[in-house]
Amino acid sequence: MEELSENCFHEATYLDQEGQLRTSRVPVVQELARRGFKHLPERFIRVHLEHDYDVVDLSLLNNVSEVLPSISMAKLRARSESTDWTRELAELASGANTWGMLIIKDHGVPGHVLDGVKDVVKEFFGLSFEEKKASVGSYVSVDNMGYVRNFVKSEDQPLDWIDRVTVKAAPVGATQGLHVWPQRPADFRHAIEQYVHEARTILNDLLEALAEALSLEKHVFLQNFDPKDSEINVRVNYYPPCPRPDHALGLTPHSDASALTLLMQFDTAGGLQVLKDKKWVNVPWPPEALLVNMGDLLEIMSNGKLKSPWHRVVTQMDVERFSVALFYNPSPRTLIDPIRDSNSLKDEGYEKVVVGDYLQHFYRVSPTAEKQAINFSKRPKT
Ligand SMILES: O=C(O)CCC(=O)C(=O)O
Ligand SMILES: [Fe+2]
Repeated sequence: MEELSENCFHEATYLDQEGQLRTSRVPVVQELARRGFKHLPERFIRVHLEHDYDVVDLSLLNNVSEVLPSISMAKLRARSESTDWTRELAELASGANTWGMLIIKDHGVPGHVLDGVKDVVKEFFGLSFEEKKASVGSYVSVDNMGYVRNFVKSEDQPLDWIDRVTVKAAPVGATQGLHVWPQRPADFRHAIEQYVHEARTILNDLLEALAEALSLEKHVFLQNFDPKDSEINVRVNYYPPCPRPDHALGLTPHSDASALTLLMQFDTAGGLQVLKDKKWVNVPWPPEALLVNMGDLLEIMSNGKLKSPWHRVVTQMDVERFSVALFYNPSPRTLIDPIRDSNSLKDEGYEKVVVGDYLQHFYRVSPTAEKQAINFSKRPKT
């Protein structure tokens, strides 16, 4: 077994509990996996994993009447076929509330666009660590952009078994003059931008449909997304094979801070789990489908009628996995005014919040053991 060379680390800078600026050297997971480490380095070990909630496959449960809802984008868009449309809308409303996560079929993204993303992502992660570092810089916004570490807040925090590269794909011009798009492969930016273009249409259509599904005016959510300054961050996640899937996670449990997240995965289906009724449910993800998550910002906009799911990613021993998460947000300056429903007895008590303030708060407190960042925009209970 080889040692990890001196420079195969990411540097993570953070403020510790006392407000001191600290730097942590975080091993690059892909490099650990490449060297065939048979033991999980200590910083990745989670001792509590086996004491966590049970894990279930929906297919193994015969007493579960609900399944993860599956939406046909084609039927949702073809409003004229009214029975199908009404059925999709009903599925959308209940799914977005009870699961917060929806399978998106018939999404209409051309195969060559999806293949283009897969090709550039694989080519990027096929480069050596030094080549990757040279190909793309990093910069700090509220989230970490570039080819850098996931969030690190202390030396004791268990690390995720993941490598990732994140780019701000919209608004256009946001990254002008910054070295934040990978230069290799040369068509990385083009391939991602083609996908972002398709994704935006899907997400805008969903925002309208979600409003209609809740019997609201169809622009109530979409009106927060100015086409010129709403934001799209694209995070490419690479989960290398892991020597001890029983003691490590690919991604720590979290909800997404975004309004909506569109997910694609390739090569393998397993890994993503969503917490439902105190059980981790393996997400049954059909090969050609995309997935959409409600994010915290949409939960706030909808005053809790749509729920952001608590989810995580597990690792596998001999299998590598890629996913692309596309986070769709209003501009940071947008003031979110949660819907008020005078007929509803169920008011979750969300208050107005500025998007940028929420994101700052989310990243300051994350990671948390449970879903709690969102309380930032809730009225204190009396
Ligand atoms: O890899 C996945 O399927 C999920 C990724 C995810 O939850 C995230 O990037 O926020
Ligand atoms: Fe997520």
